[in-house]
Amino acid sequence: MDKRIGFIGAGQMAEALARAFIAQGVCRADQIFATDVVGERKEVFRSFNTKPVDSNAEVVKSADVIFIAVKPQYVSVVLREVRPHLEDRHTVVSIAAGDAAGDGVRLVRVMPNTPCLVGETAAAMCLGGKADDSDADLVRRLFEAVGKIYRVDEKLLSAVTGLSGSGPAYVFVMIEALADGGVRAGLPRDIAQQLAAQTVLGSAKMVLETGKHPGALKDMVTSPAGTTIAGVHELEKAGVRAAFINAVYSATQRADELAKLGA
Ligand SMILES: NC(=O)C1=CN([C@@H]2O[C@H](COP(=O)(O)OP(=O)(O)OC[C@H]3O[C@@H](n4cnc5c(N)ncnc54)[C@H](OP(=O)(O)O)[C@@H]3O)[C@@H](O)[C@H]2O)C=CC1
Ligand SMILES: O=C(O)[C@@H]1CCC=N1
Repeated sequence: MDKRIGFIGAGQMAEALARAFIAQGVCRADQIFATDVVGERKEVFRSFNTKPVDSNAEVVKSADVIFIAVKPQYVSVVLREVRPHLEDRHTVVSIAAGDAAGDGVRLVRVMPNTPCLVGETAAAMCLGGKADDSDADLVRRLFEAVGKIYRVDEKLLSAVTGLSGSGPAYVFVMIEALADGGVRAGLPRDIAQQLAAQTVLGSAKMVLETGKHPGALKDMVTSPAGTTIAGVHELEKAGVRAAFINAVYSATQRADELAKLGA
């Protein structure tokens, strides 16, 4: 792709996306420009050969696609600051877990997640401001290079944040805990962690590739009076389903709160 990509805010998610775009051949490192109020973050970006610049305005001048990757409460400040420098050639992508009033700006809101680093992001987007289908196509091409992207109504973006934006953290907690269980049962830590992660990967692939209901796939594993139902019974006693539902719902509510802070 011949687009130059800019990041305002060079934190964790910006770094994950920048590294992913380079790894997947979306652009070269020297086509990525980034700035941050924290000097160390610019040095991190310099370390993988992207171009740190000194101001948000300079990012806008240097790039065609501008990612706003600051915390939600700073998005409106950043947009106000860069708006005078924006031209019609610019597509602005806000990845913040919060609203961005994009009047007069080609603004696309995207909620990505960190597995973009391995080409497996689960992202969703909606159009704001004066963004049109050409902006949607551009953003779709960027994100399809690093995983999957779905279009949703703007009012659902907080729910996306609660599920897939924050979701990698829930899965990492789960993998760590499964590995702990293996260690508790006598497995060496490294093997336990590999087995736990590969089990999550394989199970996710089965859901996506067979299209079967996860309950039906669970039933395939669960022999009568066997080991699995003993384990599943423990999960149900601990309220694991409610815990996951509550985690997604609580994170969604927090995304709504953060959206109000940024407005
Ligand atoms: N981390 C994740 O997995 C995901 C994050 N997001 C969203 O991405 C955004 C960034 O998150 P994350 O990368 O985790 O956060 P980070 O805190 O790691 O990165 C944000 C960076 O932007 C800097 N910053 C703040 N204000 C400005 C400014 N005016 N100009 C330039 N830089 C600025 C911050 O500095 P300082 O710390 O001093 O404020 C910080 O270094 C958030 O809105 C979040 O909702 C979305 C999906 C997933
Ligand atoms: O924790 C957060 O607020 C951000 C948004 C989604 C993932 N990380």
